[in-house]
Amino acid sequence: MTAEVARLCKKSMESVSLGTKEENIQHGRDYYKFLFTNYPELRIYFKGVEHYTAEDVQTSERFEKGGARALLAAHLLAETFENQQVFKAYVRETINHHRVHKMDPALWLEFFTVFVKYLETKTAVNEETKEAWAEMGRVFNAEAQAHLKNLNLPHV
Ligand code: HEM
Repeated sequence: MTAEVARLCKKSMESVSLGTKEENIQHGRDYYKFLFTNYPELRIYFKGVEHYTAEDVQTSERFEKGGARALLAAHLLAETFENQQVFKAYVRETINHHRVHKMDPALWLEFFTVFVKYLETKTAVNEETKEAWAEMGRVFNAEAQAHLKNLNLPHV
């Protein structure tokens, strides 16, 4: 089960490969362009650039770097899922990094729907693969909410 979820998620991540070529960097920019266009309500968390349009994201160095980091993070989720100890530690680390952004805790689960929709702009994502990402999201979210609770922070 865990291995199958990892396999499907990793396979779908092949459409957004990492690297130094222009096409790799564009995948990262495209993630934030997708987010800012389709989920404008999430822009409030990006301080100083809340008003950015997709065109602004395209030419922004902040989002060029941020996009690469965000995609690397998504790859790491898929790559570590088979080792639950590492995966869950990485979830907690991600929560720690985001603490400063004071995000609505419901977003941790929602992220996985958003991310699959982004992937669908790059490749065909079948139902089985969508379910794999949903399952990863449930494991991520359970660990995230437990960690937020431990930190006495808002959780759902
Ligand atoms: C809807 C859910 C999420 C929101 C609203 C969100 C929001 C943010 C914000 C506001 C930043 C700072 C970027 C900047 O101001 O330029 C950021 C950075 C980052 N996010 Fe997220 N994030 C979400 C989910 C995730 C998830 C699930 C991961 C991991 C898989 C992740 C990984 C990162 C990384 C690696 C960075 C850059 C470095 C860092 O601050 O750790 N994010 N995110």
